[in-house]
Amino acid sequence: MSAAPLDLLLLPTWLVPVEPAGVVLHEHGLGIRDGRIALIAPRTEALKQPALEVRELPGRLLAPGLVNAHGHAAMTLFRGLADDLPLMTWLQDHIWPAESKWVDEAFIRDGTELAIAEQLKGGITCFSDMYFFPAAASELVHKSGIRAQITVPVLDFPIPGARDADEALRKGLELFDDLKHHPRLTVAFGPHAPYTVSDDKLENIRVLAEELDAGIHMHVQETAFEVQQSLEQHGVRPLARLARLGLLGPRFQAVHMTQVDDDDLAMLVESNSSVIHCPESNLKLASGFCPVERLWQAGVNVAIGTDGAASNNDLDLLGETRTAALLAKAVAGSATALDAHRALRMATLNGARALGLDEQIGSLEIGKAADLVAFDLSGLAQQPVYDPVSQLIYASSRACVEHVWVAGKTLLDNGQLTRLDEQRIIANARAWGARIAGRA
Ligand SMILES: CSC[C@H]1O[C@@H](n2cnc3c(O)ncnc32)[C@H](O)[C@@H]1O
Ligand SMILES: [Zn+2]
Repeated sequence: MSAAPLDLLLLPTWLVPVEPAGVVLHEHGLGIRDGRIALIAPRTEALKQPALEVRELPGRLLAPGLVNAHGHAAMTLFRGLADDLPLMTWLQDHIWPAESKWVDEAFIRDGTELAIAEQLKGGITCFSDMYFFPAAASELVHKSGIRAQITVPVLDFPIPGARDADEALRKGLELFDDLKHHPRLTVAFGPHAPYTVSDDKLENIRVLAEELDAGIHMHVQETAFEVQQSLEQHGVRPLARLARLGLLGPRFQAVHMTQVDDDDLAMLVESNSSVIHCPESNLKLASGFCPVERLWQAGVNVAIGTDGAASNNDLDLLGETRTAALLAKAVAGSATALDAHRALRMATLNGARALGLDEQIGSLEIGKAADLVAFDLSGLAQQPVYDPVSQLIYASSRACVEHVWVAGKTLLDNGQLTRLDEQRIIANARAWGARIAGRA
């Protein structure tokens, strides 16, 4: 019995599978059936397969969709609200007061939709969200067709949507239950940071995460001040405290890690934890520099995230990856640090691995979900093309993102969102901006 026809056959000039590492396939086709990658073959072979639709992509590079491994989606509505400030002033004097005044379910819906639209237009097919009202954010993920890890926010103090940590966890457990069979949504725990979550709550989270085999996503060692404060209050560095509480492990996602000493490195390696690097947020808040090359060479899985739009100020993962590649060289004092191919791997497969999704997404392999992005490398400023991955990382912007598919569904077609109304999203964001700025 012959196989059913492909739903879609894509014929790009370059196909970058990411796994195996460093490979660029010229003039190959990728076939999709039932939302999964069903075929990767030289163009002439691929064209022999019956397909319901064939799409020529000349001058385009087809790659796995980008994975934004850390962000606060609805903070798009606070973009530019408090710039040019150090982390704790930014957070305590500006962002937390604004959040307690403005963040409700409607804010989360409009801000998350704006974030999803911006991310899809930038080639992101999967993002991690650490923000309030996670059930409302999940609804937008469901509706838009994108893929996401939604985290359950936990802090020692009241937050929008939960009077205390117990209520946040109770609602979070309901979300785990509601979404346990969802094809594109996973839920993880999101304790904010070692300085805002006490030991008893972290212990609770460890037990629940073990029971549910769930990820734990947390800001860790974002600044030298945080490390100093932990030494004074707990007698150990934050990561050592988390290790003592049993939180580290393959499902632990340590966001930022600008401070890494030899003991921290050994703990990350031994526990097989992931680090999520957010270079532009770290630069803008002057938080410090994550030693990406040192972590990578030691065998730590390093992924990349934009952080929220209030500290970046965009959700542009391609731009973030370029910043990471350049910064890694300066930090390591070596021009060979984080080369373009490894930078792309960090933005795809490593992100998938950090979120526990590397069996499903992150590379172009038969059987994986068809989460893909086609970049247009035919522009003037990208010529000539010697190495398309180098051109993508060092000479392209997110404006070259042309098409995006998630689980085989077209979510961006010729730069146009297929399921979201861009003009309505812009109008909603403007209305929030006017309200927050006191003009409405
Ligand atoms: C439940 S976590 C959401 C919480 O985190 C705040 N936040 C955003 N960016 C950062 C950052 O870089 N470090 C620490 N905290 C951050 C956000 O405003 C929410 O209050
Ligand atoms: Zn963050």
